[in-house]
Amino acid sequence: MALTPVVFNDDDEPTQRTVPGQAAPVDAESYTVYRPDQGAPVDEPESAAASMTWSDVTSRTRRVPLVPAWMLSADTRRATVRALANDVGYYAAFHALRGPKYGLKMAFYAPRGAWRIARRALVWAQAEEGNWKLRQHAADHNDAYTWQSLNRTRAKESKPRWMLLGAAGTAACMGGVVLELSGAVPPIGWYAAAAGAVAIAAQAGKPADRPITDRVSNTPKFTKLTAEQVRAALVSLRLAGLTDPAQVDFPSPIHRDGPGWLARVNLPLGMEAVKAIEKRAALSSALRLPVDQVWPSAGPEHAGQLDLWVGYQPASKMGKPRWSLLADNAVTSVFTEAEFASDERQRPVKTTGFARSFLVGGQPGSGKSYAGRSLALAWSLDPTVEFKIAEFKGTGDFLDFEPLCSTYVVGVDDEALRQGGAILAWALAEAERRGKRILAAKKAGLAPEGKVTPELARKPGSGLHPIVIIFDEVHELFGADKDAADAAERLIKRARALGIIVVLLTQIPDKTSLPPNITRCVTNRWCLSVQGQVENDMILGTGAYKRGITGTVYRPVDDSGWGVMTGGRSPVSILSQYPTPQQAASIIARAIALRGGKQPVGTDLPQARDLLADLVAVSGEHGQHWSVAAPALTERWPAAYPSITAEALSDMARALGVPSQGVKISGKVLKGYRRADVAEILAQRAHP
Ligand SMILES: Nc1ncnc2c1ncn2[C@@H]1O[C@H](COP(=O)(O)OP(=O)(O)OP(=O)(O)O)[C@@H](O)[C@H]1O
Repeated sequence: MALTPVVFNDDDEPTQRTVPGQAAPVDAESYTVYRPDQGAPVDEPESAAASMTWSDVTSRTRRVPLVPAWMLSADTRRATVRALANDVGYYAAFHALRGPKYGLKMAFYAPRGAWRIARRALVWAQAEEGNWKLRQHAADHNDAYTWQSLNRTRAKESKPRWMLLGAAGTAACMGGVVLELSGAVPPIGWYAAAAGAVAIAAQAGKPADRPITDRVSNTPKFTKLTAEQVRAALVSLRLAGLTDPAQVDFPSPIHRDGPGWLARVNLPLGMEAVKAIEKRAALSSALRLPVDQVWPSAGPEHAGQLDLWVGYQPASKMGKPRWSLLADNAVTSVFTEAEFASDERQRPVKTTGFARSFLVGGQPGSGKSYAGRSLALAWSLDPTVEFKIAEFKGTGDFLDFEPLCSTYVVGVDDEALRQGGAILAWALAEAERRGKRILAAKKAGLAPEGKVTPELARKPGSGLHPIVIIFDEVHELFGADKDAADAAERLIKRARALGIIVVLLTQIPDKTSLPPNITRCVTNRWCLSVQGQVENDMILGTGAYKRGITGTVYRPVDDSGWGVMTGGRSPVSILSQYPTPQQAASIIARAIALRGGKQPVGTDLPQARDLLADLVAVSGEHGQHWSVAAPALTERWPAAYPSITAEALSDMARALGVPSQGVKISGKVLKGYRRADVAEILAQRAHP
């Protein structure tokens, strides 16, 4: 146990006696006691390393990939080559324009350079360099013997050099004559050789501080991200606790990653990466680079790890990678990954649709509708997909999808909102129907996991083809129809295995317009530009901001279409695909062609019904059992409640506040609802 010396004087009460042989007290009144250090050691003993297993040693998790990741994808290869070609083209054009000026300068410097080269060759052939000074020294000291010996050495060295020079000169002359006589070199070749010789001579003849070519840029050009730059930039953010560049640690070397550099940084202990991510503009200032060239994001290992990716060029100048789905023969399937976006390194970002649901949120103008469109366009090339789209902005952002939709609703009026509610009711009923179909398919051995399979989805008449339901500006629906949010939540939970893909787009993430339960059950959350932590976490989930997963880094207009998406292998910064109107039209034309030119015909949407009123309608005097009410509802309104089960009905009613309890009817006590409870909720709703 470690002991810490504590010096006491007479007023203090010593707690431990002096340890013999330790340092003496500082004066007569004082004496030393030794107090054990607080707490037990918490660091692993050094020997812990010895307990490493062979699998730890051979673990591949920390291995650097054999081939750099950017070389593996055609898109990142193309982006890198494009960035290099762009630079080369610029340099070539810059110098070509100044060609005449360079010609004059070279003509001026070349004679002097030719003379310098010839003189240097002669001095070399005479082997005088170094030797002359030593001979002079010997002469100054009357040392004839040394002088002669040095001269002999020089002469010996000089002879083969003269021979070499002579041979090279003769070979060059003779070679030139032979080439000229044989006509092997066209005139342009001689001009090129002469220009090359003049350039070499001019280079040798120019003053050391006068370059022949002009400087391409006066500002320091960004060519490489260095540790010093990163350290200085992070320290300049003035984050509490980060004052010394040495506190910034690099777990792996800074390296090229796609068309840019990646610096992975461990911030000081206890500091969260989000603090630096939030200060993207300050980082851009510190690095003296445009904001859209600097991409901080959370590192993969812990909350204090920062990935700082800096592009060779700003994203706005990099151009966009070509969308693979623009190819004339592109076809997708919701069961396999389809490209719908790209990341800052220009790598394609893909997702499957099956068993997924999507929530896209962001402030007005952040690019939500286009984000939704990029997903919809990707799945439109799966000919089995049926769309149901309701957009409550009322401006027809999805109008071109109408030919692919069995239901297309646009507007913010009561009728449009009613139809939105009806889509949800229909989808819930469809989920019930699909549940039964899958059960039957499972019994027949066609759905081993109790899920829709690609084969079942394709099978005509299976009733299990994928359905994509998109609600744009869904907060309008949730705000107007209190039951819609509950219905959407149930649908998202239920739809996963049933081939129904729900996509919600919203600009107002708060408790009423985006109930947290919905956020929780959505698989893929895509947060575009948002104003603050609250909105961010409403979309991405509590704690996302703190972990550095945040849409607050994106600027409202400049970064339209940029956002961060969770739900894949790891959170990624992505830019939605943004095809031109012609490209979008061509994808949709192909999608229509893939469907044989036919618009999907969906089941007519049922009138949106009021479940509470319907429960009263099928209730007895005091209430009803769920097991009786469910078939009664199906019988009276088959389109609205197709084969609803007692459990599903009880779930739906409880979501509306109707308690499920033992109800005695005709002497039998079974789970059901009391009529009085339903009436009370209806009365409260009428007079809130
Ligand atoms: N991926 C993208 N690349 C480039 N620009 C984009 C991209 N996505 C959207 N934009 C730009 O952002 C603008 C707004 O996009 P969009 O209409 O999708 O935003 P929104 O968030 O739905 O807006 P609102 O809330 O007002 O409906 C578009 O007109 C377009 O100019």
